[in-house]
Amino acid sequence: MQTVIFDLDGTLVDSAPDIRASVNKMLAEEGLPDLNLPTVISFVGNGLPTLVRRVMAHFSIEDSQFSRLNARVLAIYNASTYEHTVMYYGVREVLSILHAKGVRLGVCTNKPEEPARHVLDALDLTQYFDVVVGGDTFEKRKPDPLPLLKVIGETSLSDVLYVGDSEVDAETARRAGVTFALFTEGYRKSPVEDMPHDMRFSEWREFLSVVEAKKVE
Ligand SMILES: O=C(O)COP(=O)(O)O
Ligand SMILES: [Mg+2]
Repeated sequence: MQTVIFDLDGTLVDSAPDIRASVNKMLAEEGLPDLNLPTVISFVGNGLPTLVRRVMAHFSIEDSQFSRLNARVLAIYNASTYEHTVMYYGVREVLSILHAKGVRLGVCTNKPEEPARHVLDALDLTQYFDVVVGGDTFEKRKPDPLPLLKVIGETSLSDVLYVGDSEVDAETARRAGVTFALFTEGYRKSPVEDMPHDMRFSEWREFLSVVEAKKVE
């Protein structure tokens, strides 16, 4: 593989606790009760605007409030210190090995680009990536293949691997025509068998051998 592109939330980082904290801060300002972690996780995957719409539907909040509440959650999240966001065990080792081998690394997430960069900075991961694309970088977001194809650029599709945790990622890879590795311990909602994938792994320390085994098959 010449290029490996990673999803962010639920793949490289367990970011849901801080997403939840930002949503709950907005809800408190609106006089509404907290959401628990599994509920917030079930709303993650299609980008922040969709998450806010799902929160609004949960509380039957009128559509007219969308712009205000979306801006508020983004502002709270951007200002947060991401103290509850952690890398999955083994991620840094994989990134540093691939980086040292000269593999081109990228991030293609539906998280807005600004907080995506903040999170990578906060965890000292920015150094590994040549390119970072968020849900608001282009006019379309995953599962549209456009952002992934933009990250891939001139590289031949057969030399690219996309790594993600969700139904959205699996569909994006399929529509882009790119090999897909599924991290099974992120924020997926469906059984693994229902999610198209070329390879899968449940621990980052297995990742390189899973990719290697698939190559020789
Ligand atoms: O922000 C989201 O909804 C999901 O982000 P992800 O694409 O990095 O999983
Ligand atoms: Mg994800």
